[in-house]
Amino acid sequence: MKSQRVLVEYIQGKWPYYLLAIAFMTAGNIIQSFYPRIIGNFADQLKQNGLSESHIIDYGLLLLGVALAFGVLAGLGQYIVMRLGRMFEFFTRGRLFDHFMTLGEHFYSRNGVGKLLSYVMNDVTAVREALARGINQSTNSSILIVSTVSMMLLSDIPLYLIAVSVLPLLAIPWIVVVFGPVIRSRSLSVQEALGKMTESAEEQFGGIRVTKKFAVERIMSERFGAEADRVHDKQLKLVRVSSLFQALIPFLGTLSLIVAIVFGGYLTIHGRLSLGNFVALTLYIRMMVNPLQQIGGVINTMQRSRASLDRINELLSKEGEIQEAEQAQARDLSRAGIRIRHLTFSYPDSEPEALHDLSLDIKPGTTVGIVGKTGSGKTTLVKLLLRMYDPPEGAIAIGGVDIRDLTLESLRSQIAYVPQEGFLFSTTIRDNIAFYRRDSAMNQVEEAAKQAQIYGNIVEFPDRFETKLGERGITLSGGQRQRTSLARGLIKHAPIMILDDSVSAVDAVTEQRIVETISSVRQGLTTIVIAHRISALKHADEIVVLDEGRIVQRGTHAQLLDQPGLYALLHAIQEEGNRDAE
Ligand SMILES: Nc1ncnc2c1ncn2[C@@H]1O[C@H](COP(=O)(O)OP(=O)(O)OP(=O)(O)O)[C@@H](O)[C@H]1O
Repeated sequence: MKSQRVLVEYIQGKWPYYLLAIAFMTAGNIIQSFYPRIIGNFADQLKQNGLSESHIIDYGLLLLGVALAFGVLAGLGQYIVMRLGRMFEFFTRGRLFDHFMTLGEHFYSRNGVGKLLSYVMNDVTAVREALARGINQSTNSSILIVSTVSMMLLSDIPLYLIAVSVLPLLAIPWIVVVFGPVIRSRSLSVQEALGKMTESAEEQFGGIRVTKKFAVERIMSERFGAEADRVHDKQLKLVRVSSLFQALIPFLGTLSLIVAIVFGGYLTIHGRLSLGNFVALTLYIRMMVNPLQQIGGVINTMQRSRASLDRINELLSKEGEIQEAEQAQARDLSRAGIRIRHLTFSYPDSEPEALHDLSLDIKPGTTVGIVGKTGSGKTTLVKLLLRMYDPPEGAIAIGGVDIRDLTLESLRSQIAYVPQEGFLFSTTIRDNIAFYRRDSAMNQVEEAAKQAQIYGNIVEFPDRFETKLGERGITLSGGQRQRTSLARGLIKHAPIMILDDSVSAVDAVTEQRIVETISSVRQGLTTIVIAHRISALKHADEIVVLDEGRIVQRGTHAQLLDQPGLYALLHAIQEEGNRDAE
C-alpha cells in the first residue's frame, strides 16, 4: 500500500469526520429505500378501493418525510466529504511544495517547471475529485443497493423473481476487473502527456520573446501543437474505454428492469404477484440502476486518480540528493579559510569530469579571482562549495570542517552567492534586496543598493524601493537586474561571498565602481570573484585560471601577466577589444 501513502496519511488524520459523513449518508439512504414499499402499499390500497382522502394526505406526508430526511442527511454527509476533499487538496499541495524545497539541483535540471506544476494542479485535483466523489457516491450507491436488496428480500416478492431480475447485474464485477487496469494505464499516459504539454507551454512562454525576434512562431506553434495532439490522442483512447465501461453498467441495469417488467408482469396477470409487489419490484430495480451507474463512474474515476496518486507518491518518495549528515554541525564561518584538496567531480549521469584534481587554499579575509574559458568548471566549483551537488568526502573543508559535516543552513546562510542571472521575484525592489532578511532596516537596503550602484536607478522610479517588479510591475534591464541581485548578496554581509560573473552586464565604468566598493566593504571578509573580464578580478589577492576543469595557472595579476599562458592571452585579447571600442 506504499503507493497510497499521502492519501492514507490524510485519511488517518480525518477518519472520524469521514465516519460521521458516511453515517449521515447511510441513514439517508436507508430511509430512501422505503420509498418503493410506500408506493407499493399505495398501489395495493388503490386497487382494493381502500384509499380515503386522508390516506392520500398521509401517503403524501410520508413521502415528503422520506424525501426531507434523505435530502438533509445525505446532503450533510456530502458537504462534509466535499469539504474534506478540498482540505486534502490543500494538505497535498503543501506537502508537495515542502518536498520540492528538499529536492536539489540535479532534480531541477531534469524536470521543468511545467511538469512540476502539473503535479500540483492536475494530479492533486484528480485525486481530490476521486476522493470526494468516490466516498459520496460509493457510500450513497452501495448503501442504497444493499438496503434496496434487503427491502426486496424482506417483502413478499417471490425469491425466484428477485433472483432472475438481478441476474444481469452480477456481470458488473467481471466488467470492473476487465476494464479497471486498462483505464488506469491509459490515465497514466494522459497525465504524463499533460505534464509534457505543460512543460512545453511553460518553455514556449518563457522563450516567447526569442521566438518573436527570430520570427519562428510557426515552428514553435507546430512544436506545441504536436504535444497538444499527443494529449488529445491519449485522452481519446481513455474516453473510448471509459465511456464503454460506463455505458455497460446502466445497460445491465436496464436489462434487469426488462426482466422484472416482463416476468413480473406475467406473474401479476396470472394473479401470482400482487400489483403492489409488481410496482415495488420495478421501482426497486429502477432505484438500483442509478447507484450502479454511479458505482461504475466511481470505479472509473478511482482508476484514473490512482494513476495520479501513484505519480504524487512516486515524487514524494524521491529523496533530495543532498542529505545532511546525522552529526552535522552548525559552525560560525567568519574568519574560516577554504581548503580544497584533489577535487575531482563529474555530474551525476554524466561521464566527463567537470573538475579534475583541483587543489586550492583560500585564506580568510582574502579575495580570490577565478577566470577561465566558458565550460571550464567555474560554476561547478561554486555549486560544490554551496553543496548543491555533493563533493567527494574530504575534498572541500571550510574552517577545517568538511562541508559535508556542516548543516546545510549554516553553510549556505554564511555564503552570499550572486549568480550571473539572479532571479528576481514579482514583489518590491526592497523585498528583493532584503530577500535573506525581510526585516532589514531601510537604511541597510539603501546602503546595499548604493554599493551595488543601483541606488540612482531605483530612486528614479515613482515608487522608489516600493516599486513592484515582474508580471504586475516594471521590467528592469539586464544590468539593473544584475545589480539588484548584487545588492541582495551584499546586504547579507556574509563571511564568504561568491560573485559568479555578477557584473557581466554592466558597463566598464560602473563595473570599476562596483569592484572598488566591494573591495572596501568586504575588507577582512572572504570573497571569490568569478569573471570572464579580467578587469573584474585583477585586484584579487590570488587569481586562479581554470581550463577544462583543471587549474592551469595561479598567481597575482602582475605575476600572471609575466607568464606566457591563458591569462596573458585573455588579457591581451580583452585589452585589444577595449582599445578598439575606444
Ligand atoms: N547539470 C549538469 N549536468 C551535466 N553537466 C553539466 C551540468 N552543468 C554543467 N555541466 C558541464 O560541466 C562543465 C563545466 O560547466 P560550468 O558551468 O562549471 O562552466 P563555467 O566555467 O562556469 O562556464 P561559463 O563561464 O560558461 O559559465 C561543462 O562542460 C558543462 O557542460
